[in-house]
Amino acid sequence: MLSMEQLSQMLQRHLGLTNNANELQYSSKSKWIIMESPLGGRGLFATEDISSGEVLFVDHPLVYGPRSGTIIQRGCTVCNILNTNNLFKCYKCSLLLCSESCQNNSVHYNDCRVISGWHNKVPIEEVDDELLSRALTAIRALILNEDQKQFMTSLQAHVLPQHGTEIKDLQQYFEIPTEDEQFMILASCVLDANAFQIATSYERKEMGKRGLYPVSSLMNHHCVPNTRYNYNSDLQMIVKAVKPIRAGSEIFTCYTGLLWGTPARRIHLYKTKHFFCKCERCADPTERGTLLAALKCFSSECPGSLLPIEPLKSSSTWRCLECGLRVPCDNICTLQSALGSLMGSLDFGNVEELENFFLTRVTKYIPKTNQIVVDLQCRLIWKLGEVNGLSWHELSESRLALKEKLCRGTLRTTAALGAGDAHLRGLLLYHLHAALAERARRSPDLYEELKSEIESTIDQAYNILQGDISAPPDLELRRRYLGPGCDKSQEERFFILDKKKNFVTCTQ
Ligand SMILES: C[S@@+](CC[C@H](N)C(=O)[O-])C[C@H]1O[C@@H](n2cnc3c(N)ncnc32)[C@H](O)[C@@H]1O
Repeated sequence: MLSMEQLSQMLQRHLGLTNNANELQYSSKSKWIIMESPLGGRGLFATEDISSGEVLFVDHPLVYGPRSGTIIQRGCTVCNILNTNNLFKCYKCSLLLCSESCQNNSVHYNDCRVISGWHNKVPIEEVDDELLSRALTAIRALILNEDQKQFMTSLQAHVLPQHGTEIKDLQQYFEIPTEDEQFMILASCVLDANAFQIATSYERKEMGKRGLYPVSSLMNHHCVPNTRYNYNSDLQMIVKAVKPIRAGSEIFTCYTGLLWGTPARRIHLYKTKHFFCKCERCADPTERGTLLAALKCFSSECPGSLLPIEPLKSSSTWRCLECGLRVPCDNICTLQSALGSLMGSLDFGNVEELENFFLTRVTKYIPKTNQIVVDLQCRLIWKLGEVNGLSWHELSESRLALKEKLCRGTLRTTAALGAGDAHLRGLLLYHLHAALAERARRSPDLYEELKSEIESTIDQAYNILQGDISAPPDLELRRRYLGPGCDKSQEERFFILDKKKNFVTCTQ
């Protein structure tokens, strides 16, 4: 196990902040330091006052590859493209590839060298390619040098039977040297505890990737984090403050969805990261007044909402805020799992089905504040104006008004949580801007009235999302034409909305 000081040096070298192996001092560039966290284990702490939007650090992956979950979409193990027609198995190792150029790529050369070096117990073409994809990130850890392996294994790992199963399952296909197998199982435990899902380009369909970002992996979780992160096209992870961070404060990220209610966040954290969060948001039954976990009161005459009395206890009784009715935890769990199944039966690709479910069915059972409704709200926001058949020009007035209303409501929820300039806020502002701009395009007389909000929403969205590979491709163009300080005429400004598609194509 590395000491805190050795780990710090490794991290500094990993980031390229110091080349000198004997350099004990932090480079003056670091805005963070590793210390013991009051939450247990290590954490990152700010060494100076940080302002909102400031970059804390830029990390790059020690190792990356496909995600290990059992629900994996088949894709090329080099470029990650999902392409069911062109995919083929490498004749030496059985990894999935999409083209000759991916087969000749050095990434595949290294992967293939490791796997084809193992003696196969079945003909190679019979090896389960999905299992190989799921195990590939841990397999790639075998290629690291000794220093990097030591670095990797000094990160947190929860060595439990549910982690590393994808490596254990490889045994039916290969004879793997015990030392390699043990290392890969440990690597898998380290990845499960620390890896981040890597975002992909907007609208590009790719196999999900994860990466081990060593500095980022030292950030502990908070349900209202003080940072956000994004990725650039070089797989670098850029971590920025979403609100001012005082020197000496812990730097947090969020391991769950920001808009999930407390029971959902706590179960997820316990199952995947093996701890129960006890932050102020988790301890507050109303979650800062957002009521994200609330259910409708079981009394048919009462319009009130049920919430857990002691949210830090999973067995807590729930109580109605209005009439005081108490409901045992078991009844709540039954309702929650029924709601889960109902959601599981929805076709999220079908906007009409989503809209119908959102507008008429779901709020019969749960309050409008519940995370399920908020999740549906977001899904509708991302689609209205953006998908075929519901593009801006085809969108009815009522759907345009719905999009604007949903953006405003969800922005209010994120603000109530105190989420600062979170990535989600950037996306919501972008979509609100787009809805307002479309309204002004349809009724030019309204432009003067809407102008300042159109300008400020796109400007704020741009400041949050710029440089992010998953940002909408027309973000910068919209800011140039519809943001503050644009000297173009109103007609020209809206030309970008009329010709949006052509503009995006010719500026790419
Ligand atoms: C990515 S690591 C974070 C760094 C870790 N604390 C360390 O010492 O290396 C994730 C693990 O840290 C711990 N952790 C993170 N956030 C926590 C929190 N809010 N409360 C308790 N433990 C937490 C959990 O053990 C979790 O699985």
